Amino acid sequence: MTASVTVAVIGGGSFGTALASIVADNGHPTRLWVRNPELAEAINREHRNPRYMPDLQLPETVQATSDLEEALEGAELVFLAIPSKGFAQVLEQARPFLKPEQLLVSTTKGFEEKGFKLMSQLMAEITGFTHLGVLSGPNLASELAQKQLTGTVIASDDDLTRATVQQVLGNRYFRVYANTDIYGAELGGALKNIYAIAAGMAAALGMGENTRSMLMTRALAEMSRFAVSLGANPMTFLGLAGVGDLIVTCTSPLSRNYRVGQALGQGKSLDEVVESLGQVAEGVNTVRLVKAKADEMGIYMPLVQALYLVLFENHSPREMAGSMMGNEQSTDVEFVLPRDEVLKSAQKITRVASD
Ligand SMILES: NC(=O)C1=CN([C@@H]2O[C@H](COP(=O)(O)OP(=O)(O)OC[C@H]3O[C@@H](n4cnc5c(N)ncnc54)[C@H](OP(=O)(O)O)[C@@H]3O)[C@@H](O)[C@H]2O)C=CC1
Ligand SMILES: O=C(CO)COP(=O)(O)O
Repeated sequence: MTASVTVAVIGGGSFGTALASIVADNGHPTRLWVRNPELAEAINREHRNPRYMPDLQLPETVQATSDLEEALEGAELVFLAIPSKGFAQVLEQARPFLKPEQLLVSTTKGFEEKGFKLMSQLMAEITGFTHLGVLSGPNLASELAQKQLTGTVIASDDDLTRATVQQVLGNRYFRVYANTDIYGAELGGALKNIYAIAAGMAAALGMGENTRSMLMTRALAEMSRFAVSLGANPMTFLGLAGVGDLIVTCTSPLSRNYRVGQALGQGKSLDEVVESLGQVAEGVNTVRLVKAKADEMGIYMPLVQALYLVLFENHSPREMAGSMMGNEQSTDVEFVLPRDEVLKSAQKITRVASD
């Protein structure tokens, strides 16, 4: 592979547009696929994306197109930045134009409903290719667009994919760290959206920094419990794709998921909030899918359960927060002292006290 890498970004929403801007800024020929031909024309004419990122001036080397074949022809590296609900459909459409030597990297932070799959699993199933990866980290699109310093993770078990993405994206404002745990990085990015909604809600209810801190830490415990139950390695959650992304989305109103939580906390209805956002907030669907999976597998996820009741069964956020404070007081770090052992010893103490 030469120093200049031809890149296709499939999906010109907020993140795809910000990513295309970085790639082109680094001197690589960049195609940006959007499904709407008028938007593609506007991007090429104005060198900005008037629908999703009107304030970001794009390098002129970003070529937008609504033709998937044209976008993918000769691309060595392909980023897929489509929300999880449309991911499989777009990948199926792209499949006839993809070649096994191309590197495919998902930036999507969500699950496919059918079969509860992650995007890397869909990429493997639909293409059968080997150069697959996921990009995940504290990467709010609007901050990337302003070239605010940050880092991300390229997770892949393929050496070529990791090295190429580090070379193509890394620069003076964007650091790209490598990880071989694709599944862990992807789970971190998808799960943190749930807790960003809870954090936005807590802020709207006037809760303080102690509350936010407890929420984020218990979120990490809950995410880890879920990951372990699915056979994943929770250590990846200690990196940028886990705790890094959890912190930014649980603290910044620039996060759409956080803003959904804020609006719900202010008493707006879910339909109203989603409608007015005009962009994807993956966490809403993720709460529903993860709750169903946790129920099926018997995984204790009190934050997910409470959020599900608020989002889909009209429970009041304040009452849910109050009732959660009455849950059993369990173990802090479950990998040090497993939850079951804490509960068993608590039961023993209760028995001794009542004897
Ligand atoms: N924005 C961010 O800060 C970050 C986002 N991500 C993740 O990236 C993914 C994309 O998010 P983002 O760009 O922000 O989303 P946006 O809502 O900003 O944009 C969504 C884009 O996907 C397109 N799209 C949606 N559904 C389909 C479909 N069925 N077929 C074809 N195109 C479709 C939209 O096209 P149209 O306009 O025609 O509907 C639009 O271009 C999400 O999983 C998100 O979690 C990851 C890191 C940061
Ligand atoms: O994943 C993100 C930042 O890393 C973007 O978060 P939102 O989708 O909540 O805006």
